[in-house]
Amino acid sequence: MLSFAFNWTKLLQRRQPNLALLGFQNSVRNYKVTVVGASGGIGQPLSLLIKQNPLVRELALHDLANVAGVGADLSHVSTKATVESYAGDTELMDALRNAEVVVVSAGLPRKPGMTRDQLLGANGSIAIKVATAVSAACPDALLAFITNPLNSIVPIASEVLKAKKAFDPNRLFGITTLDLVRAKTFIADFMNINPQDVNIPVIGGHAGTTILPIFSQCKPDFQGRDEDVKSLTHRIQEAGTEVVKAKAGKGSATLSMAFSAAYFVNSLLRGLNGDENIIEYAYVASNVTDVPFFSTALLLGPSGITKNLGLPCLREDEEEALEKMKPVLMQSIEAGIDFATSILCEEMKKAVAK
Ligand SMILES: NC(=O)c1ccc[n+]([C@@H]2O[C@H](COP(=O)([O-])OP(=O)(O)OC[C@H]3O[C@@H](n4cnc5c(N)ncnc54)[C@H](O)[C@@H]3O)[C@@H](O)[C@H]2O)c1
Ligand SMILES: O=C(O)C[C@H](O)C(=O)O
Repeated sequence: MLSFAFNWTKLLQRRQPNLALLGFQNSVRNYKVTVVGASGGIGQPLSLLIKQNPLVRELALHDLANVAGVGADLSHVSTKATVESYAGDTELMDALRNAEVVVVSAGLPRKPGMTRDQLLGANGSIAIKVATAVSAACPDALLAFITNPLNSIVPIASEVLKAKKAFDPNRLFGITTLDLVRAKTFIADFMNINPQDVNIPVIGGHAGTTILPIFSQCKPDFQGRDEDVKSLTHRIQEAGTEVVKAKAGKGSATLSMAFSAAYFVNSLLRGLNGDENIIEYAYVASNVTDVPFFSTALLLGPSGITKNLGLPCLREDEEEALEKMKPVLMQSIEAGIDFATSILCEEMKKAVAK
């Protein structure tokens, strides 16, 4: 779980027990991955990282514009994945057809002073478009969103997939890996150790206080005072805003997000490939708490989520933080569901009127 050194050679050399049973001894399967939003700030470095993944057979890049150039550039990288570019709404279905994993970074980023929730109007429509196309072109794909406001976008996509009779809660994800990456980095910095040696659960959602790092379960044990836990928790919760401010109107986190999403996509692919003990945190449909979407540790496998591993043990202050965050998270979930319902109703009215 979350050891962030990509060791592709080791991955390739690894014996694949499940595949061996199928007669594919010492080989790995190869997958098609589609990146929607591929020419954006996250999309480009993410596509470069995915292009280097030996589990990828085909990398489909989709964006509204400027994607042919990104595709031509990336296609010269000497790794086995082939690259295809698709531009505009009319080519979205082609980009998605036969994809096993779809990762979506399409959408506006925040500007200084904005909350993620303020992106709902613009980015909610994109989530509806992509989820609709996925339901028709590749309903069995694992669909992973990066687009904000993540706390609302995943509920929106789930409403669309339900309406299209293509919802499988084990195949829909909101990528929260960046929160874990940041937690590891900031804690390692504080304790003067290697970030790769830090493991800490980060649960909930992906905005402000809904991002809840569980210091009581930090490994190695967190060495600091209560004030340090408070200030590091605040920094992890507000790290996105730290980057938005530093970029001063030129977008939000892109490189650390690409790193995090590439890591998450690799874990999805390893799960599909039959690798064992693949555990990642992600924001998914959940009955772990009374909030219907929540991020906890997930065991990944050949059909997406094999098992939700539930809440970690919580200290009293962490229990309190969880209770406080639930209504905040619930508000964003309801906003997403309302948004999706109103658009879906409009669509149905139009279809009836035709
Ligand atoms: N989950 C997280 O932890 C996390 C972290 C960072 C950023 N984000 C979010 O990721 C999103 C993208 O950020 P970015 O910095 O890459 O933004 P960006 O503006 O640089 O790129 C977005 C890309 O999406 C494309 N796009 C817009 N509508 C599209 C559509 N209908 N179909 C296909 N492509 C479309 C744009 O053309 C652009 O290339 C934002 O919503 C941001 O808030 C999430
Ligand atoms: O903060 C943002 O708007 C982008 C992203 O959600 C982040 O956490 O960096």
